[in-house]
This record gives sequence, C-alpha cells and structure tokens, in this order.
Amino acid sequence: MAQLEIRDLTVDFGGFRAVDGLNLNVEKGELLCLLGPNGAGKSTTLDLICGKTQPTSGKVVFDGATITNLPEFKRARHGVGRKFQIPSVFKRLTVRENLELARSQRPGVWANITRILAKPSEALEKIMETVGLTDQRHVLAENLSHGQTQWLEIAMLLSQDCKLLLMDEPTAGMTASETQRTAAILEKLHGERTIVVVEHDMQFVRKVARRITVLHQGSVLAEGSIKDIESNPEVRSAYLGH
Ligand SMILES: Nc1ncnc2c1ncn2[C@@H]1O[C@H](COP(=O)(O)OP(=O)(O)OP(=O)(O)O)[C@@H](O)[C@H]1O
Repeated sequence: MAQLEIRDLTVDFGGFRAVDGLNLNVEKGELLCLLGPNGAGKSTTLDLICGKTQPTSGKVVFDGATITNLPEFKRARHGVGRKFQIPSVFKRLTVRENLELARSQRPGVWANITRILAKPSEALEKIMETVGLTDQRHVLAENLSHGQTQWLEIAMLLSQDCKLLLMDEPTAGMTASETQRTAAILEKLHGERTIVVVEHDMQFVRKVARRITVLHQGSVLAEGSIKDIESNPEVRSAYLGH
C-alpha cells in the first residue's frame, strides 16, 4: 500500500476547479516530482495534502489514516511537513537553536518520550550534517545566505521528524551551486523520508526525480521517468515546449 494516497481529489474556488479529480500514490521513501505549467494546480495539491486548503471532494490517506479534513496541525502530528517558498525560520536564533525549537515542537506523548530517550545532540548534529550547516551551527539565521536559510528550513522539518516532506520550488532564487547542493540534500533524504517536490528547474528535476507526475488543469496529464516525460508529445505541447 502506498504511504500517501490521493483519490479523486477536487477543489473549487468559487466555481473555478483548481484540482480536478486528482489521483496520486506515493510510496514510502519515494521522491516524487510534480511538474506542470503555471496554474496547473501543483501548489494547491500540496495545500490539500498539508491541510492549508480543504477539498471540495475526494480523499487523502496518509500512513493508512484518512486525513482529508483534518486541520493542518493534526496532519503535522501524522508526520506531514510543508516547506513554503518563504521560509519560516526564527531570524534572531542560531541554526542550532532553530533546530532545538523545531524538535521541541514535535507533537505527541511518544515524540516527547523518544526526545528524552534519544540523544538530542546526536540527532541534531546528524541533521546539520545532512543539510551542510554544521559549520554554521552558531550563526544567527538572519546572517545565513538564501540557500542556507532554505536548508535550515528543511532541517527544521527533519528535526520535527516529518515523514512526508512537501516542498514548493525549493530552489527558487538559488544560485547554480546552491541548487546543486539542494539536489544533493534531497538525494541523501531519498529512501529515508517520503518527498513530494514541485519544481520548474528541469536540471534539478533530472538530477533528483525518480518518478514524475505532470499536472495540467488540475489533473494528471502524464506519469513516468524523466525520459518518459521528456519524450511525451502531450507534455511537450502543454508544458515543456517543442
Ligand atoms: N485560494 C484561491 N482562490 C482562488 N483561486 C485560487 C486559489 N488558489 C489557487 N487558485 C487558482 O488555482 C489555480 C492553480 O493554482 P496553483 O498555485 O496550484 O498552480 P501551480 O501549478 O502551483 O502554478 P505555479 O507554477 O504558477 O505556481 C490558479 O489558476 C490559481 O490562480
């Protein structure tokens, strides 16, 4: 059974159907890229998974639990984490303090017990290493570069023990080398966490994506490997261009 199942998901915004009978399955540890032209419904799909937007109809199942109509904070308890384009880090705290705070916000009794039993410093060190911020641990978030700030936000989701990471254009505004490092971070997380990432940067997508779903007008236009997608005539005409 897939870890994330989306069935016939639909949302109407005052008569405009932004997501239209969408079906998606994402396996545990899989990294799925969502592609599609502007307005295809990619960000709205992430909103529907994390609970920022409630659907008009359809179903979202995560880890066997139906989360379709749960508020955002309850989905977070199930392990659903969303990274937005504008990061929500605490600027006046250091990298390490941001991660400690994120860790302390892990919901539930069990999370608190494991937090006490597990060696927190070891877990945080590993996370800082994964995102390449070990040397910046004592740097205030306000002094980080754009790329480092984005990686800190990814690290905060990891500290919260997110099982599913939803990322909306994580490389937006990044330099080429920051984009490459972001791809390397996602490569490291692949298999460990389930990731759904919306991206337009095709070089990045080629690097990280194992499976791609192309959305068009709120539903799935095509699915497959990067090779399948790039050679699909319908995708070329709707999105990639000839
Ligand atoms: N809250 C809302 N109210 C009304 N319309 C909305 C709302 N949110 C999104 N839309 C519309 O739904 C459509 C899908 O938007 P969405 O942001 O999901 O597209 P997208 O595929 O992420 O596009 P982009 O690549 O430009 O970010 C757009 O036409 C958008 O204007």
